[in-house]
Amino acid sequence: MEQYAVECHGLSRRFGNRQAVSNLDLAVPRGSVFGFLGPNGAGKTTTVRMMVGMLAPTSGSVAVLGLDPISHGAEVRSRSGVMLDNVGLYDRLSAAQNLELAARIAGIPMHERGDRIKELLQRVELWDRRNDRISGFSKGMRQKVGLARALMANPDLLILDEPTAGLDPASIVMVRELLVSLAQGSGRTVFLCTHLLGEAQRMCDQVAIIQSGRLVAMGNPNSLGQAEVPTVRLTLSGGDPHSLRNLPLPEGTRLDFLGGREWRATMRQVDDVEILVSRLVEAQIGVRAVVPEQVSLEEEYLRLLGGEDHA
Ligand SMILES: Nc1ncnc2c1ncn2[C@@H]1O[C@H](COP(=O)(O)OP(=O)(O)OP(=O)(O)O)[C@@H](O)[C@H]1O
Repeated sequence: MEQYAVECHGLSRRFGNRQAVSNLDLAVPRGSVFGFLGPNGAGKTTTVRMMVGMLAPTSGSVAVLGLDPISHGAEVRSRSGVMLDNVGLYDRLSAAQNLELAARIAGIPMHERGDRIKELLQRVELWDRRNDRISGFSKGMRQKVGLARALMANPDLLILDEPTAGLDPASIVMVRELLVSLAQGSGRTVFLCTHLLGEAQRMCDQVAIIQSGRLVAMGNPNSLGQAEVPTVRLTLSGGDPHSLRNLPLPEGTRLDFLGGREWRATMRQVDDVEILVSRLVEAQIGVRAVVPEQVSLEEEYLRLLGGEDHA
């Protein structure tokens, strides 16, 4: 069995003069929750469309569950559950009828369909609305039915575009827990595009950030860039802590005053921490504590993208 659920090598797609995806290398481990992040127009949907065989690459390759999605489109689609931004449900049918249709397409035997539909609608907390038409559903409720439909065939890979868009906070928690539990221990992979960086940090094992079609970073969301951008929280004692700003600090050091005697220093490289501390000592500013700080995914994302996009 292949190690990666999705593997892209030099994947590129051009529309006229516009390079939507450029030389993208991605490796999405099986059994992981993988977040695909990037500002509007970064190339996320174009990549997903190539993953599901809706669009051919201009150059490079993509393998999904070890298969080429263009030449093995039917198999890729039968083993993947997909929910794109336009959820694509039939408005005039009820939630249960939409799922009945999906069950039929997925080849689920007739005698198993009722139980499967019930299980899925209960999971997304819409069982009591099963007979209502989708036309009367809110955006969040549609998202939930779309998610239930994507899960219908018990897919090896779930590809979801903004699965929590439009959901209320309690439903976001429900969907997050559902997705994490789906991946845990099952070998099933969840690939999700999202703008919600806090959500990505909570639920993803790995994230990739793209900008203008290019991969900017890939790794664990809790440690992405951590080694490259040391951030420390300083607790100072004695001297005038505000004279810190007048010291000859290593180039590129950013200081944020946090109140009291607390400062946050963000530096370009790990060695700069030592230089910072020795400058403080030379200036006779007491240093009570230097504690490495975790950089949030949002901070790292904004640093990498130069503050271009705010989630
Ligand atoms: N069918 C198309 N024809 C022409 N240009 C396209 C087409 N599809 C996408 N593009 C362009 O490719 C670029 C990437 O678009 P894409 O939809 O992949 O971005 P995205 O990361 O999914 O954005 P968003 O977060 O806003 O959904 C954009 O500049 C877009 O205008």
